[in-house]
Amino acid sequence: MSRVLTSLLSTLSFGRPRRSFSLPKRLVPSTFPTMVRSKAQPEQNSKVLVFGAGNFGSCLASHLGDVEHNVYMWAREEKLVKHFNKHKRNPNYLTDHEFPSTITAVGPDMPDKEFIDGMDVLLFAIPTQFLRKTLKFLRPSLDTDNLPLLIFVNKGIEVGTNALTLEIIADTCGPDIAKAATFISGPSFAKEIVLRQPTSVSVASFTEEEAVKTTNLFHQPHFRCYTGGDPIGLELSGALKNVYAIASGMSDGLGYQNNARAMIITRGLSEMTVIGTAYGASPLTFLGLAGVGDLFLTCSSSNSRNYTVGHRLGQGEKLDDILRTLGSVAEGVETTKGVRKIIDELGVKAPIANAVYEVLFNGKDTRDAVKELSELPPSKELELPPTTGAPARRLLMKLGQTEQLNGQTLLN
Ligand SMILES: NC(=O)c1ccc[n+]([C@@H]2O[C@H](COP(=O)([O-])OP(=O)(O)OC[C@H]3O[C@@H](n4cnc5c(N)ncnc54)[C@H](O)[C@@H]3O)[C@@H](O)[C@H]2O)c1
Ligand SMILES: O=P(O)(O)OC[C@H](O)CO
Repeated sequence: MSRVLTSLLSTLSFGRPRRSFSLPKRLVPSTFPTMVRSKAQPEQNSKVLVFGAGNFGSCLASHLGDVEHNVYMWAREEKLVKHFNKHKRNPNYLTDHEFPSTITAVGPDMPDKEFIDGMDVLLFAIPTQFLRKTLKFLRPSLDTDNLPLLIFVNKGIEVGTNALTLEIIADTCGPDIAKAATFISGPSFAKEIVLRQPTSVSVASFTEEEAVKTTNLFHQPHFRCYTGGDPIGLELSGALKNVYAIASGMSDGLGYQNNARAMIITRGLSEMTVIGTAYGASPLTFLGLAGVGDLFLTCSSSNSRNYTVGHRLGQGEKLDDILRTLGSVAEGVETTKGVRKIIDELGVKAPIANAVYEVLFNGKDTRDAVKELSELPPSKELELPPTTGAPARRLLMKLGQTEQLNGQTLLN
């Protein structure tokens, strides 16, 4: 799309973004007085380093560069770095978009400690499966007395460990840094955000002050942020919705129509809520932007890579061929492995997620998977399991949050 059309669209919707958008200070609590805090209130002219120059990393770099933060975007590809700095365009992703001049691409070497020390914000927009390696490398450069605001936007579960990002951060950087980390999730296609189309996301952290800082950094009339305190539920929402987006795409690809898609969205929400509750998250989190909001978006749009994987499977393509030609990550594929393990460990019923696993990794025919699902006996529409919360309990122990283990509800 041309630059002229892009700016016309943005004027039609919300005009120029505001340079800073602070929330009232009374929203800033001091929940955990001994916890690590990031160093600054990153409202104006912050130095932001974005890891990942794919669709979402570039899009968020553009969003922040638009309001004149000094944005650095790390890419693994030397060619991309050179091309970006010369033309202010990403040659591989969002190729029609002209980026603000406030963004500089860096890489392919990882930034050194001196560079990291100078940053107010580190924003991680790389797929979940590569996060552990990146954080391990970065850990020696992170100083808890001079900590940048840490923001994570990936939506997945790590293969092998079944870990959420919170746990990956705790393993690699320690519990204090994990508790200060912030997570953004919600219905947010990169290609719409760069057009300044109205978008809303959830922002969660165990340290509310950090979530509020993240909200202040990102919030714009066209990009509304809603703050919450259940990062585990938010992360599970983002990871799980990708699995149901694959199921929805599969159903559409097989030729089933609107009733079937609505069934998958609604039964998917029910499964997500059951899994999340048994895991130890708040069931209410799944009713938010990161849950039903993103589920609805990705289950009903061919702009979703996860939906596209499902759709192509439904039309008879092989998974390997789809992944080889997709050109971008569909987190739901690898995440389905972790989801299957979590479902088994929790002993909950999640037949749609199980069917997606069987099609992706056990060679089950998509039509057979649908037939088996449709032949299941009737059941109650929603039966929430008791909040045993074993996985969340283990994670909270790792974070040293033992004071939260005595309550009936682990997370709020
Ligand atoms: N695209 C969206 O609209 C969107 C929206 C919200 C969240 N997300 C999430 O953001 C994350 C990134 O998605 P994306 O859309 O930018 O994906 P993408 O496929 O467009 O880009 C992936 C990026 O990760 C980098 N990468 C690949 N392998 C790597 C490795 N081994 N180490 C470090 N970096 C590596 C790639 O170079 C690229 O910059 C995913 O978890 C996705 O679910 C995406
Ligand atoms: O393209 P998908 O399926 O990875 O979806 C992108 C985002 O998660 C939408 O919120």
